[in-house]
Amino acid sequence: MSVAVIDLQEFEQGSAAERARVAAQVDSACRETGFLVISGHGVPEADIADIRQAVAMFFAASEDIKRDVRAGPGQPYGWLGMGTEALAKSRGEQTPPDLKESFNGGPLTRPEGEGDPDALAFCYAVTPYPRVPGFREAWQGYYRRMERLAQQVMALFAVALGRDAGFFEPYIDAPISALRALNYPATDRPAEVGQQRAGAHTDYGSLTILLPDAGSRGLEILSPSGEWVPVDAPEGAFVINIGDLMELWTGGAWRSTLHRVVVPAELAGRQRASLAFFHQPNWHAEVRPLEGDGDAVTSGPYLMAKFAAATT
Ligand SMILES: O=C(O)CCC(=O)C(=O)O
Ligand SMILES: [Fe+2]
Repeated sequence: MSVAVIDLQEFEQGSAAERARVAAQVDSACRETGFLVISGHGVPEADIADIRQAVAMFFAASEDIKRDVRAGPGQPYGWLGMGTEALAKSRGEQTPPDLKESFNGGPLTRPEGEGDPDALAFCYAVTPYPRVPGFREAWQGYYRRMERLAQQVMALFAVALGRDAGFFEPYIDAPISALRALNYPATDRPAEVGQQRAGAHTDYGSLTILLPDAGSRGLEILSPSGEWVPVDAPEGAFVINIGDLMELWTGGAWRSTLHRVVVPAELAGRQRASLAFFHQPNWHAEVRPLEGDGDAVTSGPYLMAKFAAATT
């Protein structure tokens, strides 16, 4: 399925008419599929090459190097090995674990005065960086780029929703986003019944910025007509999807779409690698529908509960 391609540069530098056109494109993509592709994003190719290389070196490293940075029980950052997560469980579905390993990192700074014990123990936990030359620099450089890009896309979302570009700022000025490097190794063993590379789930936060390796296949979304359809990731562009909190903000008008990563026999022998940046509003942000009534969800505790459900 081809999802709408949005040119961020056109939105940021275009005439009023061009801005309005891009915003309308975003609005319809978010209503229909909840997925879009962003070009004109300005993220330098060198930064992308650096993190891809660092992450590939980590996943190819010895068990020792990985175990050094293993995430402790209930902890979100560091290495989560094979068998530790089943994304479908975040929705209450019992499935075998996803066929993947990941390295995960959190915010690079902590807001002064943050005293919430869950926030400190969970999303502001220290990210343990592996003993891989250049890893930390590449990771943090890419994280900063993604944080900035997510802010730009949130401004575009605000305009697409008929608000001022700065509308979301108070909710996302101390974001608790996570960067995850995902490695789905090639295998010659058949998957168990109900087992995927990533089980069907929705993302939890405001938006996700995906960068699958060139040629990686297997990502599927549930189309409005109820069929699973593959999503292609064009070279040089990011795939963006909205998460549960953005759906909530729009009172359900925009869709936090169910998606998964499948591993049919013809793909099993091919590794998939992907970088996923999960933009998440401030720990304390209270998200409720912009119009009408509706209960509020607090960003941090919501994320923590979803993570816990998927990793136990
Ligand atoms: O492998 C990917 O590109 C996406 C995985 C995914 O949807 C997720 O981890 O939330
Ligand atoms: Fe996802």
